[in-house]
Amino acid sequence: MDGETVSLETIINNNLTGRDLEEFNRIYYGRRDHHEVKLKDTSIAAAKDADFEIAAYAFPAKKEHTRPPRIVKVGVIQHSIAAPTDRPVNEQKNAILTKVKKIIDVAGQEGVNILCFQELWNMPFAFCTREKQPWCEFAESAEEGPTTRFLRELAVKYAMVIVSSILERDENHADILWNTTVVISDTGNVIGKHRKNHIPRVGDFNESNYYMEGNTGHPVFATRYGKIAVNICFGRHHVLNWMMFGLNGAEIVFNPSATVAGEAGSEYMWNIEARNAAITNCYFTAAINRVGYEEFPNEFTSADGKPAHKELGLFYGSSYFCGPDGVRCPGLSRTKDGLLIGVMDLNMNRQIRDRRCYYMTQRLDMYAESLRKALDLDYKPQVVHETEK
Ligand SMILES: NC(=O)NCCC(=O)O
Repeated sequence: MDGETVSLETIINNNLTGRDLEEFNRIYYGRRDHHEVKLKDTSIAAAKDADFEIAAYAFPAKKEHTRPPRIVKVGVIQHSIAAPTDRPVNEQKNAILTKVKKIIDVAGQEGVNILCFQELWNMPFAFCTREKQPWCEFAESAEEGPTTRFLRELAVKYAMVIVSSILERDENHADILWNTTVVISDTGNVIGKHRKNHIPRVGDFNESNYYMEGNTGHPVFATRYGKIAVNICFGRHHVLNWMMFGLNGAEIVFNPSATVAGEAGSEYMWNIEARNAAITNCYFTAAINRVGYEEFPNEFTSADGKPAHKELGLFYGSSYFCGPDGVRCPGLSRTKDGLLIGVMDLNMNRQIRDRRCYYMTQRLDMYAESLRKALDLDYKPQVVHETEK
């Protein structure tokens, strides 16, 4: 990936200094400095050794009289695939698990409480090809599959909740596939799973050839460290999807994604959507995207008259956290594997709700009524025309 822009932050830091940089940070990120958290020397050394980026930032809340702080260490991992896509399925999957295990170990040693991966982290994002073989063979049981079993052990070892997005094969329902995120408790049990609600039909994102829209609603998982939810990739364009997780009490919403720099993936929206969701719903968000180019054995077309090609484009990483106050941290690189840690005081959610009153001023009754009307077959949009005098 020589020649690719490393990150927005690199551009800023290479070009701004002193007061200009502080002012940029204040206006763009929401605070003058990034509240960097010191990492262990061993973590920095391990990251260098395994060639991944590591960074940590704090999101403190105000001290309260009646509640102690609720500090949670949240980690997200972004990464590229680890073997060529023409290798046998299990070889590709194991190569990813082996590579990512080194990052999970560092997260564990840093005391991360909740760890989330990118969308379908244990496989290439092969849905652009529209081929069923061998890609459907990456699917596994959410509860008992090899990836979940691998993670259950690590969850117990590090007392860590793990949020793992996989291609699910539902053996109890005629073997059908789903885009599913599994939430594994620090006890090693599967707390539950959520299936992707919004399936893209844009550019090379041909996922609708493989699985349907999810049937699990908007679950919030009550973990030992806080209430969490998962808005899977394309769901980040759907504000009501974000809203429902908030109404169900989520304190942190993860957005595991696989998205590229071109028109279909819309990199310029990336920095806005999970951030806006954090602001309007007064919860923490974590946006996680894969990195690298993934070349497939056979050419495919995008049905746009352009030449057939073998890759989707650059998965641009840039994973980041945003707090309910709208303050975000710098993103990870666009091109490199990475571990991002956020030290979050979950008390901030209620503090921001009290201050900004977005929930109190919400007009759910009005919207429910309007939505009900909009669904009627004989719906007339509420458009007011000028009348002739
Ligand atoms: N994986 C996925 O849903 N990608 C869709 C493209 C995007 O909107 O980011």
